[in-house]
Amino acid sequence: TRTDRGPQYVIEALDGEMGKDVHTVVVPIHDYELLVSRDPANIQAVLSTRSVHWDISEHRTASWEPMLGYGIFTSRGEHWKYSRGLVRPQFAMDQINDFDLYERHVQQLFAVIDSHLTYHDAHSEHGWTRPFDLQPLFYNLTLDVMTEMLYGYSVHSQKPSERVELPIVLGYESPDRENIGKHMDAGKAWIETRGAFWKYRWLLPSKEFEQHCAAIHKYAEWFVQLRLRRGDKYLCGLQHQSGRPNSDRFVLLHELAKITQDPVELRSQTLNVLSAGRDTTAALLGWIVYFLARHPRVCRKLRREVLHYFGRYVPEQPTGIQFREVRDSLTYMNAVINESLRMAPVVPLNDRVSLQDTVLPRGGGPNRDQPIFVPKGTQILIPTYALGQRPDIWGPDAGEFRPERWIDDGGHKSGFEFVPFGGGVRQCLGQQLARIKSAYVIIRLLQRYDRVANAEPPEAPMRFHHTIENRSGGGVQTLKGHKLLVISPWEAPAGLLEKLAAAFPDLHVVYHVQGWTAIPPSAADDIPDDMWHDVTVLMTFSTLPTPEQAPKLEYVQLMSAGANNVLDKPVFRDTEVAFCTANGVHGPQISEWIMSTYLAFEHHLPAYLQGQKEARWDRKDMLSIEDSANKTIGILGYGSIGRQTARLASAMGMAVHAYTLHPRDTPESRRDRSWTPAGLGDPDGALPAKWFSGASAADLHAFLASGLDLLVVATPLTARTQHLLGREEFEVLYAASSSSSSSEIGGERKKGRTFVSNIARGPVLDTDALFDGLEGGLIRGAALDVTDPEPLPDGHRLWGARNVIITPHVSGASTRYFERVLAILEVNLGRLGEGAELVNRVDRGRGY
Ligand code: HEM
Repeated sequence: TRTDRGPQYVIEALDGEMGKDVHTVVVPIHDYELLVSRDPANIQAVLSTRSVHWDISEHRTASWEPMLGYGIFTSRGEHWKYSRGLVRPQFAMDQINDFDLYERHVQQLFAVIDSHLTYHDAHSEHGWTRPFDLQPLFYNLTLDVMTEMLYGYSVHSQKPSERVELPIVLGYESPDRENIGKHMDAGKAWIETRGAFWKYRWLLPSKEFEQHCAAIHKYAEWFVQLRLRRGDKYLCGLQHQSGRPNSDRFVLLHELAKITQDPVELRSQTLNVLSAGRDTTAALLGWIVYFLARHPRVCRKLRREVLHYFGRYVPEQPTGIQFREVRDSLTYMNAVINESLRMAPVVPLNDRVSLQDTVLPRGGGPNRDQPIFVPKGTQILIPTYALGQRPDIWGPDAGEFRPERWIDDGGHKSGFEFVPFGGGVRQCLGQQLARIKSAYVIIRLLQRYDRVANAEPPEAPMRFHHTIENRSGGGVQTLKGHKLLVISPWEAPAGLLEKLAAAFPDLHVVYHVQGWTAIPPSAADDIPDDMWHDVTVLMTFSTLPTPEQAPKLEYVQLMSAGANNVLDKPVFRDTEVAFCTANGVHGPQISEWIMSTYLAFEHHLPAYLQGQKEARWDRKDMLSIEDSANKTIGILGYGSIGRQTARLASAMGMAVHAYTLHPRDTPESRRDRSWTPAGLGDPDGALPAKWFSGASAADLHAFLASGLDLLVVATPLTARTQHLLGREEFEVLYAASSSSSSSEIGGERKKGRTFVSNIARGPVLDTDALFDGLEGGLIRGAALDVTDPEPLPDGHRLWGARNVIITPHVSGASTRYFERVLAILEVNLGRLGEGAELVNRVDRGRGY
């Protein structure tokens, strides 16, 4: 089609005109009929069980033969059998295992990528490249590798200065190594145009096509002649010996010439393999990067696997990459390759023609499950791409790129549902080579570059081409280091930048002091655009860029424990940027605030302080002092603050009741997944004597009715927790109090038992209900570090409420605050580099 979406068009036509559950159809085209089948049973019959009834079409032969000659890929019948017998033994495992060869060419790829780096200053090792297209670079890479494997002499399209001088072969001009790639690309474009004209291709002018074909033939012929003249000594003259004798090296031409001396045969077979192997692998690499750039999660996970086995890139060191590990251990890499081939099979359409009357097992009868008769001479189109998109085979998310389906879903499809390399008698000979080579290149890229980004508009459609090309890759970028911007109300603590630089040599840190007054509202405006534009990591309280200002942003480390300030910001709402809270930095100081206000209240400290001010020796009712032993603390929201509070309360002899929204029935689910300072908190969730959970009012009331002496409100503020505690809840607390022993300080009021401590956010409590609860004695007292409204205005009646301690949102303050946020940042920078999950990551669904 005009939009390069031919393979997609086949699906759209099948689904649209015939229905999603019709998999085999006959399509009239010009003066013949084309059978199209995306049914694995039929594909198996054609490629494998009844393959003797089928062969590749003359159309394929006629299209490709002028360029490649008759070889394994273009020939039919007996000649194909002969070709396969000739070429097949050359693909034994140990011949595709030449990592030294791959490495030399990958180094040249790196040099080209690095030439796109733009970030030049003292940290010139870091920074984004300009947007550029990796796809053509992969075509050069595979051309260089394949020409070296096939002929022994790489064309070095990536680094022409590496080309060695060739000897003279009398009667033959030196091959045009510089332009061979261009001739192949142009020749292929002609094949495509001629293919569209089908049997009327003779109508097209063909001179230009012939010139490209002649240049390609001349190129291969030269090596054939050199091999025929040099005989067994051919290998001696090869370039680049990689620590082993040239006589051990595998060169296809050399091996084939031991079997046949026919120059045309040698030229054709090597060109057939060159064409089959170069473009396919380059396109696969292009598609893998295409998906990684659009799926940062997958990219991070894959990088984690790569770094786990092979570590980061170390220049000029042996790679230590073992063939067996690449083949057998990289589970996720294999899943990514399979998933890329499923979503974008680089040979998206295959075909055959029937050599005799035959049958296919499925597609006939009213239910389309009966065999169908196929007359001799019928062409069948096998739309590999459409096969990979069938929801009944791959699940309802067949349209999504999800490598996990190859691991989690028991998903390995070994049958004819997944045939990117064909199947049966003509199955691809280069499958292992392609997989290993692609994995190797991706491993090296991920070791060296931290990430890859999409530089195309996100809505750009996938574009395919049936002559093995990824037409979609309009631009990707790679990045070597991270740029961290810290926006802080404090000057950088002494030694901070040095410490970060020592821990992360690739990190470029920019420190920007922004006064408290700017927070909130978040004033991003006083940060210049050129400071934003290449930031990948941001540490901030609430100053945030727009997605356009910081297009490379990947991770935001908030300096607050709550994320409620960012939930409505486009950079949070509309992007995949990871936001992490400072959850965990508050545990020590806030739990101390909770216990100190509670104890102050129980021990009448406010009254005694007042007495001290007035120089009064005035004892309160000594019998009303309650200590904490055997009391019960209820912690609403058992996060890092709650857990550290539980630790203190346990030490004082209190029983802990925890409440969480989601049930924590297993030891695993009780663990604390957020960052916790060493030795503090309750990492295993082992302290609570009772654990309550649930989203309903009844669930919450069961917790409140469990006999709480101290209720700590430590839940994040979300739509769900707004006014979570209102009149009804105070009544429930009171009802539970009256059924057990309680004491109170006030006069004739009700005798509520529970002291409420709010360190979360003001609106979690209904202020009016709280006031009435205090005044009416439903609760024993309250300590409030947060209020609603906040700041609490002059004259607000809560100031004067009975038994209340109010502080102006200070419980989180500590001299150790910044140090702890930095500890989280350090953990996460390490994880980011390894592609691991970040700690304290805000869940976009839950909002905390
Ligand atoms: C991602 C990479 C590759 C893919 C997706 C791929 C796909 C295919 C497919 C679908 C066929 C079967 C065509 C048919 O049924 O008529 C095929 C055949 C073939 N492939 Fe590959 N291929 C890849 C890489 C390679 C490489 C690297 C080589 C060699 C260096 C290679 C060599 C061949 C050969 C020689 C055939 C012809 C087999 C025959 O007709 O008997 N392929 N390939």
